[in-house]
Amino acid sequence: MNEQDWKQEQERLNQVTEKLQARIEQLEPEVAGLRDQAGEIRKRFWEEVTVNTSTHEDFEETVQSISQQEALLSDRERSYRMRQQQWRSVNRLLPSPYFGRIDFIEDGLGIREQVYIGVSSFVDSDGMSFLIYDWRTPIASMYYDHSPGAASYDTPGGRITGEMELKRQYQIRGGKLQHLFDTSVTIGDELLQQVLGKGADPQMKSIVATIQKEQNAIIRNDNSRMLIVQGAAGSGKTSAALQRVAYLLYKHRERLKADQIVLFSPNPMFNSYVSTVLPELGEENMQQTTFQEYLEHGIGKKLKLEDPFDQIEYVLTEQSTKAYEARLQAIAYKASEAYLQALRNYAGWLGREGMRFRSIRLLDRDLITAEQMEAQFYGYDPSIRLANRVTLLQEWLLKQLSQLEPKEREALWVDEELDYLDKDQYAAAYQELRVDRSIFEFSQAYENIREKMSNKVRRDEGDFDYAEHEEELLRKMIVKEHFAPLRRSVKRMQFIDAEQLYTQLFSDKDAYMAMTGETELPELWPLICEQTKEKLSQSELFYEDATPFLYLKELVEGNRMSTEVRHVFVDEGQDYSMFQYEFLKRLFPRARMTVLGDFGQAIFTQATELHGAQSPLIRLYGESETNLIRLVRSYRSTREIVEFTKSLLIGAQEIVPFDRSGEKPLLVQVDCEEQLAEEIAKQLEALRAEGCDSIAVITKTAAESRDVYELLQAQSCPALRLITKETPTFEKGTLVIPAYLAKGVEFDAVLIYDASSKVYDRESERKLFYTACTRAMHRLVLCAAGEWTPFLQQVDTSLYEVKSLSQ
Ligand SMILES: Nc1ncnc2c1ncn2[C@@H]1O[C@H](COP(=O)(O)OP(=O)(O)OP(=O)(O)O)[C@@H](O)[C@H]1O
Repeated sequence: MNEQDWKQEQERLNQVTEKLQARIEQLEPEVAGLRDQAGEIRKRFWEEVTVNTSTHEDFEETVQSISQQEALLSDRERSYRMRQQQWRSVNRLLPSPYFGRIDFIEDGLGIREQVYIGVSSFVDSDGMSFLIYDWRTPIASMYYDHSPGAASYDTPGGRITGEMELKRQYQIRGGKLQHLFDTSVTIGDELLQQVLGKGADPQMKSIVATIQKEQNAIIRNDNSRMLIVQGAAGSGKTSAALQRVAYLLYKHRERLKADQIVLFSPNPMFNSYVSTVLPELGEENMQQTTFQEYLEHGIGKKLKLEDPFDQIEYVLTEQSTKAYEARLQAIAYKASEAYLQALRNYAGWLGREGMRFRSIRLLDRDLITAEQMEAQFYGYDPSIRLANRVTLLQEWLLKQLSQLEPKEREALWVDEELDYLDKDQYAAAYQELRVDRSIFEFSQAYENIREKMSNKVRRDEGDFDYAEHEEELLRKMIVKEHFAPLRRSVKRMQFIDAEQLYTQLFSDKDAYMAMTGETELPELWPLICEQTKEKLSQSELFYEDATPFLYLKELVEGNRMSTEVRHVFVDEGQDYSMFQYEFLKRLFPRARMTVLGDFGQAIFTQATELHGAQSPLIRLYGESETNLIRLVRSYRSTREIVEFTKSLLIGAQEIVPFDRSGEKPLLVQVDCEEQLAEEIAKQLEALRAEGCDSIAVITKTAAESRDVYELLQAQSCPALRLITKETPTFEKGTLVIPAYLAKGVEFDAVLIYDASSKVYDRESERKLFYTACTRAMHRLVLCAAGEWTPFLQQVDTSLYEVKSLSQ
């Protein structure tokens, strides 16, 4: 890069900055003016409108004047919002207007166009020349996809080809040019080096300036119904997903709104971690939720749901007994497509027999019995779909209630209630009666006029004595009060005994096979039945039962669908079962799905493999509608850490570290627990002294986290924070956190609390151990009291340093 280039770039930057400033100065009064105008119109809305309803013409005029005023107000508000958006976008550009440039000569045109790329577009005052192109414009895609030489990009009108003569990167801070790089192949390793070398942030950053080609393919993929991304730990899956949301919102801005996109994240803390990326790019956040939240919403408060964290805590901490084996088998079976099919068949069986209803009861007495409902239900034409028959039954029940209600008014219990109405209740009753009375009096007056006008005498006496009917009205009110919750519960389908319908499945093996057509069952089925029923009897559901329970409920009661949603993103996609995917597909019938995950981090028992011919996920929408992208380059950790962590996994040779070097992972071995806490405290101090601001002490389980937190506090470790599944936000500092909650996030340094064979001994825990180690960006320290876990014993000794304090 010569001095001349630098000077020219500096001059251009100055010019653009001036123009941005000028635009801000121009927009500021416009924004303020429009805001004031809209405010004024709103305030004086009724003053400007002439309201007169005396004649038909007056009435029409009034309506017209209101709608004119409304149109004026919404026009001002729209202009205000547009100007404000422009103002925000120019302000966002000001400190760093662009980060890249390509010079492109389109075939046949012979003109060299300089394309500067930033977080949004900026057009010169002539309204024609783009001083900055939004990174999401078609032409900007060349910046990510090509190196200098022949290049092309796709537009709605077809492919444009040409020659890219230059590709340049900028670092501009506070309006000052700090670095310039001309790049040839990938997007500036130098810039990426700098970005990745920095400390961890409590919130994720956008990566627009350094998006890599393979990530760009994910971001701009626009033709698959299902996009599956299998990517190594730290390969930028979450980052790419968020940039993809921004891209979709830009590309389809006329018809796609942020709330039509849903992201399922692994835990609430992760939600807060990623929540700043889109606003940083000038876009609104999509809807963010966890699958658990969704289940709780669907199942309601009557049943207490176990969450995936309690489930994994059980799997990791319990001893290997028969009951434990049964639970593991249950988790696997209840996550399978076979179980899904079994439930479908069960719904078919319920169409013929076995439905479970709850009687509708009033004051300890059956008003409509379950048997009556059953008779009514199975009396419907069996060719009508199950859920539709349930709707018919619901209508029938509401009708029955309407017929029963007047009959109840004369019942003995109403007399009793009348006697026992206290003062407040009377007051409330009279209040209501007064309203009734005024309605009554109004209708009385109306009837009188009608009578006079039509010259017809009313059929009734017209001399309704209100006082005489007071008691009757009170009775009516009392009964109505008791019937209202019954109606509500019918509308909410509570006459279906969903718990019993689910429990019934677990009575015995032969019955289950008969009801579901299932032929193969887990070996420990009787124990599985016992465990499931036991839990249900306490009004609780295991996590593995929650989705199937909701699925069955919907098969019977009818689907709840979200037809508004157009895109569903599932992060940490390996942690969802095929059962859950089928469920999501039904729930969002009009949405495209993007699933991002890493089978190497599949720590839950119900995990789904995402890639390869084995992946059942490809079947969800079919091969022709599915696209699979693999990311093998890992950006988060230093080369030394990636080389080490990838050797912990079996068959992970393909993972390629980004070339950023640091210290090798350090293995520290001590003799006993007491020494361990002491050593960790020392290591923490050393890491802080090195400048690591965010450090995680990662344990295997939540129970271990609690113990470690106390032990380290006893060592007087300063500013420690214990992270539990309830922790809502992610902050810098030193955290003690169980591995499964550290999923998706990253730290400057990671300390594995006890990497001994006492703690990590089951082969099934390998991926959990790997996940924990891959959270480290710059430093990884593993400590153990006693013998190392077998996962470490297989690692090549050249990949780490050792410090042994063991005798
Ligand atoms: N193109 C890029 N430019 C700059 N930084 C990047 C890029 N891609 C990824 N990173 C950084 O690498 C780190 C890991 O990214 P991210 O969390 O998106 O990966 P992931 O694949 O979701 O990881 P995991 O599966 O381990 O949770 C983040 O700090 C992210 O900013």
